[in-house]
Amino acid sequence: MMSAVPASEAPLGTLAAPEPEVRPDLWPSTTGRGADGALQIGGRSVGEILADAPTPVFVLDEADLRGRAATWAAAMAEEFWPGYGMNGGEAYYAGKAFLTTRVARTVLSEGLGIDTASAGELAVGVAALAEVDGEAATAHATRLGLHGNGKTCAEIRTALAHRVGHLVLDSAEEIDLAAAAVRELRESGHYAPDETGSVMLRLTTGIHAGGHEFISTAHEDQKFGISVATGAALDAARAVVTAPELTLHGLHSHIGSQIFDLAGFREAVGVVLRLRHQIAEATGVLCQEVDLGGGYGIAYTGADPVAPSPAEVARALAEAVRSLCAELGDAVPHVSVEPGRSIAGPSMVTLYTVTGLKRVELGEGAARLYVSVDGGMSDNIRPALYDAAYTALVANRRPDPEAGLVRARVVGKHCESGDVVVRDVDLPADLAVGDVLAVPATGAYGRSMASNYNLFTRPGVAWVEAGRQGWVLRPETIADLLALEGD
Ligand SMILES: Cc1ncc(COP(=O)(O)O)c(C=O)c1O
Ligand SMILES: N[C@@H](CCCC[NH3+])C(=O)O
Repeated sequence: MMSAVPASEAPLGTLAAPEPEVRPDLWPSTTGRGADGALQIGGRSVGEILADAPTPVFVLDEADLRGRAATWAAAMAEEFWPGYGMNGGEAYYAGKAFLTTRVARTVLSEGLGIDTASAGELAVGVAALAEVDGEAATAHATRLGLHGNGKTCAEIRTALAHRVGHLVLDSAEEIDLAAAAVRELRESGHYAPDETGSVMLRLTTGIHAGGHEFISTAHEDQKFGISVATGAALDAARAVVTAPELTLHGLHSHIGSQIFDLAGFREAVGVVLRLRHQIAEATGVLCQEVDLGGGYGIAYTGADPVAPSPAEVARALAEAVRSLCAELGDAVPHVSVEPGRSIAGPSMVTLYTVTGLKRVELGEGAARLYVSVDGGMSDNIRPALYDAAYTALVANRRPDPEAGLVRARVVGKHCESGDVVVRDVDLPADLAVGDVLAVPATGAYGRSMASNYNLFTRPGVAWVEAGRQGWVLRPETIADLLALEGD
């Protein structure tokens, strides 16, 4: 084994203060260390988890996920309660963060809707809705939404056939596609002759927010939404209102992702509600609903701030909506949000096995310990894609305080030098091949963005709760990959 590098000898950039063991907002709520010193989640020690689910593996703390879903549902219901002069509020879980039928059932059962972004996510949402609310609910799937730029005719027709609550159109072309789909549904008898398709419009509000340029979504020069500033959004609203096949149900804004400061959301409320007012003046239709999107940040490392709670978010949005509606003299709309990361993110950790240790001299006495693990960018693309920071702990044993710390970089085993799992972390200096590392906050955009690069099989997702364990998603096998091959 390579010799370890004392942290004091590795003056590389700035590293956050040492990670407090298991900072509560970084880790699933049931995480702790057992008597044997190993990390435990959901009442199972890492050893027990790995006996049934070898690394690399995502571990989902189901009680934590359920708790986060319930907290969002309660926050929106409470702050937008009609008794407060509001018109009701709800949260739709953004399934792009991580979606399986089991996860969908869990969040629906806790009172959330589900926002989907593809035919696949919509199919999972519909299947789970049938299980939770009964098959009949899928014909009036008000608890589901469909998003996305460049939706296909088939996706729009499927969403309209299920009468999803939020069909969020992203362009003038999609308005035409939706009108055509309604005509087809009327002709086939699926819709009554005078039934209309209920749609929302995604607005480009011009607000620049988000943890990285690739996850900012409301500035003008990008692919999402219909511009408010250019007048295109008002034109689109006119087109929907005058189309005999469509009803303008609401307006939608999503300003970006991994946002901690609520100012951008307040600003978005202003742009959306002013446009709503303008549309009412121009067409006589005051939309019933305003969807303010997702994007609420979470902590990934000890250097991140503690994120605003769902109650704080909901209160800020409710105050902004109430005061601007009063100023404009408009009735308060129904308000929804679409949190993804803040529900799924902290509920999962990834467990990796250390497969190699390499000390690299950097000159002037500095060195870095490269820690190879048995996964990498195929199970977490976020460091490579967004330069996202993560942290890690030794999970299979209690680190020996006498061993000291070493400045380390945890890397994957793909053929890319950008294949980094954790860019900078202090790990115990006695770290050894075979140790298990746990990386927290990998529940959102981890497994959902996983790939088969280098023909890696995508890891499984194990659920744990109260000492029990099973698969949310079983690990892929090489046979699964070969089964896709043609002649
Ligand atoms: C339209 C829409 N809604 C909701 C979300 C969920 O975002 P987050 O996971 O950051 O809450 C996204 C992703 O950024 C999105 O594009
Ligand atoms: N996938 C991104 C967020 C984009 C969400 C969709 N608009 C992430 O990992 O942070």
